Amino acid sequence: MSVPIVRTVSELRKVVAGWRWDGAKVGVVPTMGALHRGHLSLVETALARSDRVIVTLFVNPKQFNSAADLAAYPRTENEDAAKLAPTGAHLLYVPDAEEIYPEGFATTVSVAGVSEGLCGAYRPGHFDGVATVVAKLFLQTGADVAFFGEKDFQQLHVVRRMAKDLDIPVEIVGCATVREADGLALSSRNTRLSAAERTIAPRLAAILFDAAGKLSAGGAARQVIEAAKAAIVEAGFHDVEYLELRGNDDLKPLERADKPARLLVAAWLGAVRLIDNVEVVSALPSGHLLPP
Ligand SMILES: Nc1ncnc2c1ncn2[C@@H]1O[C@H](COP(=O)(O)OP(=O)(O)OP(=O)(O)O)[C@@H](O)[C@H]1O
Ligand SMILES: CC(C)(CO)[C@@H](O)C(=O)[O-]
Ligand code: BAL
Repeated sequence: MSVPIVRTVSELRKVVAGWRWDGAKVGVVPTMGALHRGHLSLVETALARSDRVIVTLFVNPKQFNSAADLAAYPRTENEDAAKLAPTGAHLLYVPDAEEIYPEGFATTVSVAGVSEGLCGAYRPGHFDGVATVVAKLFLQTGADVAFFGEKDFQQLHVVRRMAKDLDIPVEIVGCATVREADGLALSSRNTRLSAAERTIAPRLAAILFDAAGKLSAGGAARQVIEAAKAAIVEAGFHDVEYLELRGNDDLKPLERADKPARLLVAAWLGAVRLIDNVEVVSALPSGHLLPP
């Protein structure tokens, strides 16, 4: 069975009002389309945790800080609808740009703190664009619960902060990163890798997991990270934008994994920017002091 598609807020609200009348818990999975198993895993989790699931598909121009990246972003609505059909998702919301940003639109939602550094430092305006569109999608769908991938870990934090600060009554659920068998995190942008680059790409995850292991064993961030950055360049990536150890719950910089931590990376392979992150489970008791 195909998934019904709506394209306007008024159609969307009518459907959701009917569901609410029946007392349904409504989940939303925001996406930019070009769906892969990562997205489908969010839909599966959403179906398990809500009664009705809306998938949104909108390639949000405001979060692209490069015109070339926006132009190259895959647009595959028919294939996406076909992939969603067997999942049991209840509605696909595909607004056009006018529906989200009508003439005269002048509001930006900007989240300080967690938006700064990491991807925020290299994609100016990106998280303003994400926070603005996600706030709109929450308000348009009126969802009770929303599902985001940990692959975009900083985005997950930005969205959590935004919903809390704006008193939007939506629960934010983070979902584990889905990977290829060789470890590469699934991403729509992987389709832009050449065959040769695709063989190099999984090295990023391998080096990241190796460094996380060393950090969880008590290694100092600076040394472990410098060695891992060199290994990433050695593997064939040409620009490591960041490789940083941050608090898992607050994204604040850490010198050691002496509390729940995340190791996050962004690096370029040819013309493709890949990001990844991994939880660092510390073997150290909190506050444990190691020799420098
Ligand atoms: N490999 C993955 N595992 C789990 N969730 C994912 C994965 N890839 C993307 N997601 C999540 O799917 C949602 C929509 O992401 P998006 O449409 O940007 O896809 P994407 O593959 O991340 O594309 P790109 O990184 O090229 O923009 C986000 O919450 C994102 O974190
Ligand atoms: C959350 C999102 C759909 C907002 O455009 C996008 O940033 C994405 O796909 O991760
Ligand atoms: N997956 C996050 C959306 C973006 O890269 O623009």
